[in-house]
Amino acid sequence: MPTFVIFGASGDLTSRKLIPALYNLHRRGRLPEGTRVVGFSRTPYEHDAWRAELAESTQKFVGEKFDKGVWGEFAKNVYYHAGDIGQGEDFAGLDTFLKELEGDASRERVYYLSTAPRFYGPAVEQLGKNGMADQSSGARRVVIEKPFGTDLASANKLNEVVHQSFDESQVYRIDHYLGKETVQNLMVLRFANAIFEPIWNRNYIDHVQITVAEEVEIGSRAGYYDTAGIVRDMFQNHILQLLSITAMEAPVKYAADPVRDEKVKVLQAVRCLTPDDVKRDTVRGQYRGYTAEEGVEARSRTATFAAIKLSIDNWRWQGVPFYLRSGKAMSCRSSQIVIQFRQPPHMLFDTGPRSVNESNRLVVQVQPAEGIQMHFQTKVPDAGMRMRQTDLDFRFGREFKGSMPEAYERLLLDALEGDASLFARADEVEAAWSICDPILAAWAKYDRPTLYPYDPGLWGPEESTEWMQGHGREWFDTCPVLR
Ligand SMILES: NC(=O)C1=CN([C@@H]2O[C@H](COP(=O)(O)OP(=O)(O)OC[C@H]3O[C@@H](n4cnc5c(N)ncnc54)[C@H](OP(=O)(O)O)[C@@H]3O)[C@@H](O)[C@H]2O)C=CC1
Ligand SMILES: O=C1O[C@H](COP(=O)(O)O)[C@@H](O)[C@H](O)[C@H]1O
Repeated sequence: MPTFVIFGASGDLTSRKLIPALYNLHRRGRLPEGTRVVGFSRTPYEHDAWRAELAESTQKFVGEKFDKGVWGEFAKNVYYHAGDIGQGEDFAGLDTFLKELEGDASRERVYYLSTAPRFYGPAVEQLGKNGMADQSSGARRVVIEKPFGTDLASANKLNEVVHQSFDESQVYRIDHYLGKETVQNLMVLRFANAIFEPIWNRNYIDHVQITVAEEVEIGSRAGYYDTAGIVRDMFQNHILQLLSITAMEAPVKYAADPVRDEKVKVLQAVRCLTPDDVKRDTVRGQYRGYTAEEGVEARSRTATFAAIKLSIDNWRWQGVPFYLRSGKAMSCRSSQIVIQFRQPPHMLFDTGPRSVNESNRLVVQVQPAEGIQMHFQTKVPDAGMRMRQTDLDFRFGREFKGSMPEAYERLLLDALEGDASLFARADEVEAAWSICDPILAAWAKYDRPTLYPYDPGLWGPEESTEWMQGHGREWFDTCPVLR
């Protein structure tokens, strides 16, 4: 019977993602029997008051999956303990409360840090000081939310603080993209099929595009976003995770360390950009209207869009550019990985103006139209040897309509079960910062390349399209059709 302790219990993430995920796991019979959930933050709730507030928010966020009876069963194991992370004695009080709850039963605990990042260090320190990381009476794991540091130096320092209280095997740095079914499926696609691996390299692939486009603007998160910007918010974590899974070698087995070893090797092989590379190989954008958002500096130079070309210096990927881009306020919500294959060495057929001559493309649709498409040439019937582009289209939604689990469901369950395969390791996070730091430093120091404005509802600034054309390539700008 594990206990799931949430620091930051009264916050947005808890009500919007964590509790709905735990409720859904319980509803689907996946939550370990008798799992207790304990909330910790300063707001002085009684247990029932917190349960009532969570019932309302969970109903809102899970919609028709909310069942009063099932909720009632789940809520019986939900508790609240008020306290302040800044007060050491509040941890001792929490520990006493947890021990009373646990009694003689198993004392496995997962501590989930869903607080502002400045509290990650103090919270792990206090857990250590109060003996709450000690595993003699059951496993102790700590899940740490993003952002993990704001640059390499701060991530390094935070890792040191964490390791003073917890062994690395107890630490789960969450990146919710790894909980997405399609991201995990990318590993299955690559390593459970024999047909892709032989062509997954520089001999057959021209380039790779990874796009994470969001239609939404920054909403109410200006305070955080204006200091973070797109590289810290999306590239350092989610996009580099997508890159490393796309580019990694096959791990010796599917287990936390072999998988993470291979991902780290890819990140370490990414060529660091010099200031000149940054000017040439990155595009920065800011959507029009950003500086008028409440809480944003009127003269803010924060990028809300970036396109970045990276190279991976290893045998598999030498000479294959990886074009990465992400932005707020773009045309549509679309996260996809495009593997663009080379042209056949010699074309036999009609390549005239009425014939479409595109090279093969494998598109992994991460969201929202989760699936995979293979684009290839076929003949236009009764038109000589004219060609057209067609596709094989696999959609998860056709078979699993409405039953695809939320990313947090998978990740919370893995943390409860002690499987860290889908969590970032210390060296992985640091390797990702080593890639981002030179870009951020060059942008800040030289204010180059230009921060281009773009209208909301486009694919970022038009300079991004021109930049890609300058590289002899085109972005695959397609909004997914949901069907
Ligand atoms: N919200 C989201 O969608 C996402 C959030 N994250 C990350 O998750 C974390 C939490 O985000 P979010 O829920 O949005 O943040 P909120 O600001 O909504 O919540 C912060 C929580 O921390 C508690 N808190 C603040 N100070 C203390 C203290 N001294 N002692 C104990 N508790 C304290 C607050 O409660 P009280 O005031 O009652 O103490 C509140 O419960 C952040 O690190 C964020 O980067 C990551 C991805 C997405
Ligand atoms: O971590 C974050 O991710 C979201 C995008 O997540 P998604 O699952 O909706 O694709 C992003 O909006 C947010 O800015 C960022 O902090």
